[in-house]
Amino acid sequence: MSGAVPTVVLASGSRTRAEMLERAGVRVTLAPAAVDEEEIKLAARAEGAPVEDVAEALAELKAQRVTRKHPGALVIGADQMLECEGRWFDKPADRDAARAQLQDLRGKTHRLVSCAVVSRDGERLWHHVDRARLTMRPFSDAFLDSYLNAAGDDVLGSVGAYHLEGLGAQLFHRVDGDFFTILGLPLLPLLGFLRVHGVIAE
Ligand SMILES: Nc1nc2c(ncn2[C@H]2C[C@H](O)[C@@H](COP(=O)(O)OP(=O)(O)OP(=O)(O)O)O2)c(=O)[nH]1
Repeated sequence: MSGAVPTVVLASGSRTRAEMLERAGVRVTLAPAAVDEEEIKLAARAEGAPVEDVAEALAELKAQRVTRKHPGALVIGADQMLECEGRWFDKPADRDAARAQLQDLRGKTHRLVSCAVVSRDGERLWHHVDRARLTMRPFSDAFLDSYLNAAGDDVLGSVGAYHLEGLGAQLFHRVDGDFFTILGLPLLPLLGFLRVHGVIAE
């Protein structure tokens, strides 16, 4: 293997994902992929596809879309889906949508499915899907409004309208699964792949 460390590109607009990788010691070039997720989700929904397949398809599409512009680089695409009792939830458009979404999720268990795909020069080299189960407390509307006031618009960029590592922790009764998967990336398996490819030390 040549001595040069491969360039790693993150095909994501997610600050959470960029920070996760940077804090874990992986230097990445940011190159968000312009993908119309809505159209793909609607088609997959119509076909009755499981959320795991949708997350994988979207992560792969983002990685493939960006590899063309970054020859030779390891390009990471990622996606996260939230499913609760058969319903799929997306990042809320605004505070009112976040409020309604959290009212739908409270007192129930939802699943987060996070997928990462790595492509190079248009070829998919690796992928990993991981799941987590999160049970929310049946909190009151008064609590919910105080949470939204304190959490602010930051949580609108998150599929569940919460940051588990922040005030979002107060929403939960129980969480089962990998912390990083919940934040949006199966980071530990991804670091294993990056070690094999000489990006970080074995
Ligand atoms: N900080 C934080 N972020 C979270 C948490 N749960 C989910 N997220 C974020 C990670 C992702 O940015 C977002 C998941 O939505 P997507 O997979 O559609 O990614 P996003 O649209 O942000 O970026 P991308 O599609 O990759 O360009 O939610 C959490 O507990 N904490």
